[in-house]
Amino acid sequence: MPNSLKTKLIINPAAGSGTTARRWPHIKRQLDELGINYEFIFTEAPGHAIALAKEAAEARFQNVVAVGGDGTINEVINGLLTAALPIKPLMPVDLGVINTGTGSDFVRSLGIPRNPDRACHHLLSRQRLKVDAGLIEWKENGEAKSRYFINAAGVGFDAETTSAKAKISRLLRGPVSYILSVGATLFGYKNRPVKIKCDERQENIHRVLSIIIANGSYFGGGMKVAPDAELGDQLFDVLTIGDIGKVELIQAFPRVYRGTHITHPKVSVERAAVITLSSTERLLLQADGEIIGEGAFRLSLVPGALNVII
Ligand SMILES: Nc1ncnc2c1ncn2[C@@H]1O[C@H](COP(=O)(O)OP(=O)(O)OP(=O)(O)O)[C@@H](O)[C@H]1O
Repeated sequence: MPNSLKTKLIINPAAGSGTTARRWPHIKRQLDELGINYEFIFTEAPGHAIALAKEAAEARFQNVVAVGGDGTINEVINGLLTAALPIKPLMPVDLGVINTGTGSDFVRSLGIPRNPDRACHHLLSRQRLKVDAGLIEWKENGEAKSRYFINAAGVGFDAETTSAKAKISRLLRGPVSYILSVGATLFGYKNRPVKIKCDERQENIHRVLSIIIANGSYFGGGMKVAPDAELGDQLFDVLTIGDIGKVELIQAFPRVYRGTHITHPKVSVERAAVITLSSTERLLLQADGEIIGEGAFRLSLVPGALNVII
């Protein structure tokens, strides 16, 4: 019998450099004290939250809550948006977040608490925001693939850093792994030509450091990369960071945390709902801090795809 009033929590014990499993008993006590009617389940491996969120939506849980970081949220929204629900495109499920991640860019963009205790109280909020999602489509060995994202996707330096971080994190966790991956990428990375088309505008080739397709404004663990991006405005902010040298990049880097980098002469921002990206060189794409794949990509906006508890 479906229980339309219940909340399902999907917990990634590995999020927050493995600290989420340890923090769970405390979070659980908070939820119990608040009288929240919930069930919970732990993920067992990367990708598992997709299947769990899909099952929860199909079982008619009213709220599905990601307990983890940006990667967990990404998996949960992929489950919700691929669930077989009879009244599509209306999403009858509300997404909640108890952030235990390290980067926390989606919750920063959304403006909901980063602190897990405050996030538990926040689940009682009656306010919802219709948030757009992004759909990424590409081909892998001739096979069509797709994946949703909610906060930001990018090609170039950020994707290469994400890839380096995934490798370094096998040996070392926490902020040190992030600093090392930026350093390693900075050392070996060369700006590359990327062909980009935004909506019906003319296709252009630019030599770039990165192109970031932002739905939310924060990115890379607290950088205000697209200061004017709004999660529900039905457009992406497309940030092109052009052919910038390494010294110039290091000098301009602090500006990204204040959001003042967008006035830099080699940075441009435009708004669009459909973007295609390709390159004659290796083009890796990251979305919500996870590596998606390599190749040519089409990213399209799905307006108001998710109801988020705010
Ligand atoms: N049970 C599990 N064991 C190991 N890894 C898991 C498990 N469940 C999910 N994962 C993976 O853990 C990774 C990290 O999760 P997540 O991004 O939520 O945490 P984080 O990296 O600490 O946070 P943030 O991205 O906000 O910095 C994701 O790639 C996810 O697929």
